[in-house]
Amino acid sequence: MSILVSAARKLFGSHPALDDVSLSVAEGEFFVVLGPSGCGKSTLLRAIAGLEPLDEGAISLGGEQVAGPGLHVPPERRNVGVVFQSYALWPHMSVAQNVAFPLESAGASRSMVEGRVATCLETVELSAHAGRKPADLSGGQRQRVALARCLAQGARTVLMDEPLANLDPHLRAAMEEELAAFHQRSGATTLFITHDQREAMALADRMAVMWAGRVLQAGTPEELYDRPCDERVAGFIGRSSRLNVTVQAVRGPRALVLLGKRQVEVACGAEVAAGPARLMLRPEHLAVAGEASDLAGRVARVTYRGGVFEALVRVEGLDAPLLVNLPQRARIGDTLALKVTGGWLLPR
Ligand SMILES: Nc1ncnc2c1ncn2[C@@H]1O[C@H](COP(=O)(O)OP(=O)(O)OP(=O)(O)O)[C@@H](O)[C@H]1O
Repeated sequence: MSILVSAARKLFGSHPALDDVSLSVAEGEFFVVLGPSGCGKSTLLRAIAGLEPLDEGAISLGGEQVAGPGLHVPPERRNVGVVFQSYALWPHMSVAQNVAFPLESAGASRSMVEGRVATCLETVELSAHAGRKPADLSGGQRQRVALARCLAQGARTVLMDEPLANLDPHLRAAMEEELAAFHQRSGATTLFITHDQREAMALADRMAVMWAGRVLQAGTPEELYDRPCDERVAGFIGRSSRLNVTVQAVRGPRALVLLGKRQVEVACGAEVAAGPARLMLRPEHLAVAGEASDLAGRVARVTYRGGVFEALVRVEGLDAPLLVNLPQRARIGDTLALKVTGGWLLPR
């Protein structure tokens, strides 16, 4: 089911956990909400699930309004499955009983429950562990039980609140693959919450960055990475330097800017005008120049990032160091001549 959140507001005391949040998730989409701790991600998910009434605004699921002025459809009538970070499994029940529980509570027949549980455990490849207790499973397997339970409910919308946060990095990567496969098989609209930008980029069809109860920007991972709407989004997604520049001329989607002493051409949005501005340069926007360059600086730090060495280069006259990818390790203090091959002028 599609999800539509319109101008949602939720106050805890005087603190707005949701401050005019609007977003729309298309049927079948994998949508990730990314943001720092405390920005309101869980509150948004709980409001969609029906666990948190809104103060203002509205929510529709599959075109049907479930929250709005004077309206609060309870969670059990929203046909939404929720997977929490803790997985919320019953410790005294077996894997199969955990998966069966919501179906049994809804009054399904025994044969229907058995068939459904078997199919769902097969989907998450846990049939062999149906009789085990959650305590006897790995973190990843517990996660899969929680997914199977969601699937068994027949939820066409699945909400996931940092479900991979407790896993070690290796298992996390494996579970990302599983989640993507689960999403493809089930076709369920998925809203996934995380504070990990790498995870968000890996999983999302589309994503939103939240900050202090607001959505700063929503779009595909490429849109947010290539054309962040402001410095907070640029700083939160991927690696970049942000620098003071002066815009000299704007020609359609490109601008000529003065970076230190050098004039460079970079990409920009429609609202950019001549004058002072902030430029985002990602490591891939810079290269080592073959000849002398008036953009030269000293290497202050080198970090190996698997396949490339990322150097932090301080250039005189620039207000922040530049991040550059190098094929070989450089030495601290080396002088590097650089050229700019791309960049994005941050909208004001
Ligand atoms: N029941 C509550 N009572 C009072 N304040 C709350 C309550 N739930 C959340 N908050 C506050 O609302 C804000 C948003 O909380 P929320 O849990 O939605 O953030 P989050 O982005 O999910 O954070 P995290 O990533 O740390 O889980 C925080 O400042 C939090 O302290």
